[in-house]
Amino acid sequence: MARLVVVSNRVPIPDKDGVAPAGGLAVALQAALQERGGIWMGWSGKSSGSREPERLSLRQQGNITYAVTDLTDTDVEEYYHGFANRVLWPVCHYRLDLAEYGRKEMAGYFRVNRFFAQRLAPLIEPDDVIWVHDYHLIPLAAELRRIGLKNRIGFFLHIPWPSADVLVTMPVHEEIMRGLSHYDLLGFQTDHDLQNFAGYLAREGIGNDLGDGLFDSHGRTFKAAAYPIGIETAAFAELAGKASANIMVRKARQSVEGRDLIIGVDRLDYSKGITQRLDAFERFITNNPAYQNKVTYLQITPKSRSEVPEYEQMQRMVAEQAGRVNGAIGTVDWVPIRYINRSSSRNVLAGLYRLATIGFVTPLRDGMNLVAKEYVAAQDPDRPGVLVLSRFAGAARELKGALLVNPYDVEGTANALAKALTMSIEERRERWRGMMDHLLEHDVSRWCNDFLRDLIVKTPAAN
Ligand SMILES: O=P(O)(O)OC[C@H]1O[C@H](O[C@H]2O[C@H](CO)[C@@H](O)[C@H](O)[C@H]2O)[C@H](O)[C@@H](O)[C@@H]1O
Ligand SMILES: O=c1ccn([C@@H]2O[C@H](COP(=O)(O)OP(=O)(O)O)[C@@H](O)[C@H]2O)c(=O)[nH]1
Repeated sequence: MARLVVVSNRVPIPDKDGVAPAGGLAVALQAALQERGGIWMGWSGKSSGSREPERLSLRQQGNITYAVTDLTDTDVEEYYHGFANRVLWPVCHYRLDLAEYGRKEMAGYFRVNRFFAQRLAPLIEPDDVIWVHDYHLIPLAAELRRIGLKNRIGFFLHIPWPSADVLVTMPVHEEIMRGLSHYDLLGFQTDHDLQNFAGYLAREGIGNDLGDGLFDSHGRTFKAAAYPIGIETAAFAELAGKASANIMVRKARQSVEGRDLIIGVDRLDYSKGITQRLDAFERFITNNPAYQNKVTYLQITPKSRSEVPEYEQMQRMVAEQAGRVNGAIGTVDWVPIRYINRSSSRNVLAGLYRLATIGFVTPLRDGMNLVAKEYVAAQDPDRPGVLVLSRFAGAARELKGALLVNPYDVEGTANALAKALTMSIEERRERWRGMMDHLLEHDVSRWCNDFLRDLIVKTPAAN
């Protein structure tokens, strides 16, 4: 069995006791790495100041070698805060108004990818299979090929891939697309992302759809397909079943005092539609005053990428809006919105999801949105809650039992909350059962196995 090499911007390194961070993606990839033996390489998340780090820092854990590198201050600024999170992220999430194109940042992004390739290449053996993750590392395969590597290299994009009209606004779109053609397998979250990718090749006349998932572009033939990422469904359901004993979850249950709980869980990110969601909740109460003091909306929103100016501004905007809505619709004995800026553990989240009558997941654009899937997996089969889900989350392509909403339509989203709260228990069970069966079948292990199967098996037309 070929050895596996995973490369991602962040690496879930085990702590000094060997305990790895929890989370579906980390667990699934670690399982695949343990089975085959391999390397997980990426950024340490730390800066080395002005000096370029000389070597990778290695840590062995069973069959897995974790290999991480620090980056200089300039590299972090230009590659991570700059091009990855101020160009690729907003463009792929259709926020052209927020994209900041700087030549320096673009050069920094390509430079760091070259640096990653130079550090990784000496560790690679001829039969290794390499799996690169996400938008931070699109040019990595091209850089590895430049060094002479002939290995199978796959790429999975965790975020949306935009339509050609949007992508061509990015000054280096040709370079980015050329970078993608150096992989043997491209994985997208949904069929829509795949269609957008194929649409760009056709529109710009730089590639062909050869059928059977094969494409050619820039003189290379590769496969591209949708592999919707899943969660550890069965394990998460079990965790939620036990989480009611957790002290935080017990306190939360006591404090909602029999009201219906609506829960939102998102990194503080403009793609998540949090301000529109607060508006929709306010509109729901204004339109349905009978629900005053009958519902509590809990919004858990850990800070994210705070060094990026747009994220810093978001922090202020969301906090102000939560305060404003509470002021507008709250009463002396009822605080409608509980807004929390800290991260919660998976255990506590699982218990809170199960406690909530509504999972309120309304991103303006999202690659997948694992919170939507976790909310479904956490429900009590006898009394499941209702998922109110944005049609613009990748998860909406699969979770057909959700109440799908357009998050830009405040009135429509408010109406969905009313519908969810009055839905019969029979309909709730039926909608939930369909979604849960799908999630059990399409869990994160299946996602991982499907991608690796297609990456390892050479297609007849492959290079
Ligand atoms: O590493 P950060 O900059 O702190 O950001 C956290 C992660 O956010 C993004 O998540 C995406 O992947 C999820 C799993 O496939 C998907 O459900 C979600 O829709 C995406 O937004 C990002 O893509 C990751 O690389 C970041 O680590
Ligand atoms: O306080 C928190 C908030 C979120 N999460 C987890 O972070 C992930 C968020 O993934 P999602 O795909 O929804 O969005 P992303 O943040 O990756 O864009 C989910 O597994 C959540 O359970 C967490 O562990 N604690």
